[in-house]
Amino acid sequence: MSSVLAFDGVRAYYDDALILDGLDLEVAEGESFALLGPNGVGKTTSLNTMFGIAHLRGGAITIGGRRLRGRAPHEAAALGAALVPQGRWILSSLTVEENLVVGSAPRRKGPWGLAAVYEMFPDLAERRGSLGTHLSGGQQQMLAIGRALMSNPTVLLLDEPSEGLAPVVIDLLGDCLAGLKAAGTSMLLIEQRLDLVTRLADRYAVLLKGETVAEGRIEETTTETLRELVGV
Ligand SMILES: Nc1ncnc2c1ncn2[C@@H]1O[C@H](COP(=O)(O)OP(=O)(O)OP(=O)(O)O)[C@@H](O)[C@H]1O
Repeated sequence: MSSVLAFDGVRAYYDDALILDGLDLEVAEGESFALLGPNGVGKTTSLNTMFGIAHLRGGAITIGGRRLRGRAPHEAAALGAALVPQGRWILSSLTVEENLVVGSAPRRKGPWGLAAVYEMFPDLAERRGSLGTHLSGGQQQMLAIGRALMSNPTVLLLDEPSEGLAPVVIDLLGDCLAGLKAAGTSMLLIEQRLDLVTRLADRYAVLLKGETVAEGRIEETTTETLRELVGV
């Protein structure tokens, strides 16, 4: 199966601070891949490097088989990566529907559009005219996911999607992401909730000080083993 996202010996910096020191990872088409690790090891930086926020100064990143130059934020989006960022970044002066339309900017063809997103998230359909910031935390997370899907991404990048959500809402989020996975969506998932990881991911890698120190298949591990590897 072809890879939708590959990091090959990636070295990335913020100014002079080296954060990723030879990171390798590969997400196959249709695969859900979890990037795990304690706070501050560089998980978000791997995404920031794709969008030019951290600086790629060694190795290579390819998205959908095409190499990223890593200088401009829109380049990764144009190649097919869609980000569901930590903290959700809902645009506060826009309605739900306007936030969704913003996500369609890369204009790739595919199954996702307003109708499909509203069918998947009926709460968003009901609130399409409300300001995005008037939604609950769970609804805002669904909006962030819906906005990313609007670009018909090759790979969906999810940064701590469960953060700040109540357990019952996390269960709903898990259902929604499991539905996307069943539909064949390729995902890179950064997530602290290891129960969600074991439910959703096919493979995992554990990051420590900017490089992977363990990796494997989720079906061959347990939540307890993952907890030990991540050290939480
Ligand atoms: N924009 C930035 N400018 C400079 N340094 C940063 C920036 N963002 C993160 N860092 C630093 O880079 C290192 C890696 O941070 P990163 O956010 O990638 O970690 P993480 O593994 O995602 O952890 P967390 O779960 O806390 O988000 C940390 O030392 C952090 O302080």
